[in-house]
Amino acid sequence: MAILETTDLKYSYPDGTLAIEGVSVSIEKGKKIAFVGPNGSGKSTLFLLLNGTLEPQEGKIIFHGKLLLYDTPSLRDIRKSIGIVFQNSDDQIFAPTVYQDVAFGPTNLEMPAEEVDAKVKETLEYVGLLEIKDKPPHHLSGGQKKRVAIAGVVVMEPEVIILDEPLSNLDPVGADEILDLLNELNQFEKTIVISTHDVDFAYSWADYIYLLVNRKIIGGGTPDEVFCDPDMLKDAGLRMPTILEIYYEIQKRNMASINRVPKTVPEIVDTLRPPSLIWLYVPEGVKEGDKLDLGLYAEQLGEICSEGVVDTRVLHIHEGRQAIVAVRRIRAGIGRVLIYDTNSYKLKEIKELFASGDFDVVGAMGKKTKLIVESDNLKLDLTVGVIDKSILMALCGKNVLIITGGGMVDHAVRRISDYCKKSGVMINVGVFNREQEKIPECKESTRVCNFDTS
Ligand SMILES: Nc1ncnc2c1ncn2[C@@H]1O[C@H](COP(=O)(O)OP(=O)(O)OP(=O)(O)O)[C@@H](O)[C@H]1O
Repeated sequence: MAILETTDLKYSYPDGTLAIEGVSVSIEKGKKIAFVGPNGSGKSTLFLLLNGTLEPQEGKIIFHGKLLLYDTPSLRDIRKSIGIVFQNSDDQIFAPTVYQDVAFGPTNLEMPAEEVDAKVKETLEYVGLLEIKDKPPHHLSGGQKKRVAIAGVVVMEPEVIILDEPLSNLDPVGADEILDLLNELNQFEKTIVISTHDVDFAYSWADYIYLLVNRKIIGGGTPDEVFCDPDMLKDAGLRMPTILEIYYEIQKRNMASINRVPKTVPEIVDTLRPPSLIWLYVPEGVKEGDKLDLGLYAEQLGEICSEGVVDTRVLHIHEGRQAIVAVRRIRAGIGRVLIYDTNSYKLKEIKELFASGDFDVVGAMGKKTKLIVESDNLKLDLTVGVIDKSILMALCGKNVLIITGGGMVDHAVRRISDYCKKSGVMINVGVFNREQEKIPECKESTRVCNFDTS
């Protein structure tokens, strides 16, 4: 269902610069939508049109099926429902303290003071800023400022959150934390719209992509549709996402074992076909047809990849005892993933899980969770790209504990279950202290999730 639609929007700035022309888009409820395009293509202008900050000279905006009128009540309504986070946080943050900045919107809505206080504190805790609520925003890092700006929008409980270049100028950890936050908000059914030049991010993150070039939408579709179309990419002046480029090179060399276009690192690893024939020098006495014990070599292979070498047969022995050996592999044991929900965090429980020795790797997602874990001096192995890395670890037989909270718990279960469904590999995933039947993904796919938390 489209929550917001535009038809043939045209907008020129007062100085006569034509910024948007003939733009028709449809924003579906609950989706993650990316507008990708070069500098100056009109993304920021379009975003300001989408929440009524700018009024188009031509075309119309339909919000919840109703034509947007530019009178005060309609504008108040659409700006409450569609929040914008600007590219430059300094354009958005102006109050003397973090708390006051986030409180600005709800206070303007004339909410009772206690309600404002409760909402602001809840939001600041959610984005991991409660401890610095009294700091002046201009003393904060770029990542913290971005979270203040996001908090100022989230506190208004909008249906759609638009973020102009949300990851620009952030370090990898800061970018990953913002990404976690966006995924979590989306898990809570918020529609998320972003702009970006980053094709790798758009490809792996979005449900739907619009290409905006020279003021116009030149194409749209799912990430596969858009990024697998070389003509569309050429017209947009964009490059192919790195994962796709690697995949096509693997495919050209006839090394791809499956014809499924990968989106993530675990998926691209799955496409690689391990060699089924190897050359080896074999000792005197070994004959064609013999089975070989690969000894240390087999152990090394078992250690570095998720497949275990189990069966070998000498096919042919050349002069100098160089042999062609057929290798048949089966997967080594696959690890499991347990997710601990910090919404019911108990240090004693976490310490027991750490002390149990059951987990080879521990990761945490979300700023709030990381702050809790850091303050309790717990050592983390994974803090960036936690879900994909956990999948890769599990494929190598390691047991992983992911500590996270709120919507990220279901998001992580969904991502791992999606991987399992696509790859056919079964990773046991469970949520600590939650019955298996109450994990939404597991109801659909009990084969994937039969984790025993006892
Ligand atoms: N306030 C303004 N007055 C006049 N022209 C403007 C104004 N803001 C933007 N423009 C022009 O409108 C066009 C579209 O700009 P816009 O900022 O919407 O593009 P963008 O895709 O968001 O760019 P970027 O990726 O660099 O942020 C550009 O030619 C820009 O110079």
